[in-house]
Amino acid sequence: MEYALIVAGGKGLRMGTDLPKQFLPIGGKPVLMRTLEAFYACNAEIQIILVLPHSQQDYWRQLCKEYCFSLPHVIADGGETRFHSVKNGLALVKTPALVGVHDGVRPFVAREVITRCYDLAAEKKAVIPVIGVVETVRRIGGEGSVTVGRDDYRLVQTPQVFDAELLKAAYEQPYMPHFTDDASVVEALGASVFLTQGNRENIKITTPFDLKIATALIDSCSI
Ligand SMILES: Nc1ccn([C@@H]2O[C@H](COP(=O)(O)OP(=O)(O)OP(=O)(O)O)[C@@H](O)[C@H]2O)c(=O)n1
Ligand SMILES: C[C@](O)(CO)[C@H](O)COP(=O)(O)O
Repeated sequence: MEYALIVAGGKGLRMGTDLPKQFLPIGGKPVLMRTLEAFYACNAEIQIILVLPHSQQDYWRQLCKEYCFSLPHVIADGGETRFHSVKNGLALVKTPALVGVHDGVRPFVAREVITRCYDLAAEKKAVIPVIGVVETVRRIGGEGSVTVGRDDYRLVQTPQVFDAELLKAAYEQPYMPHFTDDASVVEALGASVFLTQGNRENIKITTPFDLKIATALIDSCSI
């Protein structure tokens, strides 16, 4: 059994729009619908769990009617942080299974990345997509700053795919502020995480600038 746990329980403060960013239309369709479609296109049997703030769930159902969006999915309540949102969604996961946790605001994840992450997770139990850093990186310290070797760093994307029992055990740990993704939660349990190549288009739509990039990506490719 494969699950996609799509988290869209955040506040979108950096986007700053009245309409939560996951509902903003790009190319005439809400971001979140594009994200769910990306997973369904890879596996029509996948079990999709969508995490949304309770206050936005009626609006989402209304949008689904408006756009005749009928991909099967169940809805869980968003939490105070991404960690708490993932934990709420995980409560609906039955084991044994693989669970891919994916940001609702990353609609441009490539099909081959999704497929590869799930395929590798069947063997490695914990797999995350990453991309290289293409600019020079500096570490800021008390006494100034210093260039660091960019080849030593990677930018982390989603979906982050795990053996469901491992992920559930990891999310039983108390919340820590450095849990900014699922890999950091699993690693805190002592497990290793396997890295695989992500795709550069797989941006997290976070700011108004990202929305411009997203619109350009829709216009320029067939994702
Ligand atoms: N309590 C939270 C916080 C975040 N997320 C989700 O985690 C993903 C990555 O978070 P980010 O893009 O940073 O979204 P927000 O937390 O909404 O943004 P901001 O920090 O600007 O408010 C998003 O799909 C977001 O909805 C979530 O499900 N529950
Ligand atoms: C999970 C994530 O998308 C990996 O890059 C990212 O850490 C989420 O960012 P946030 O701003 O902390 O929600």
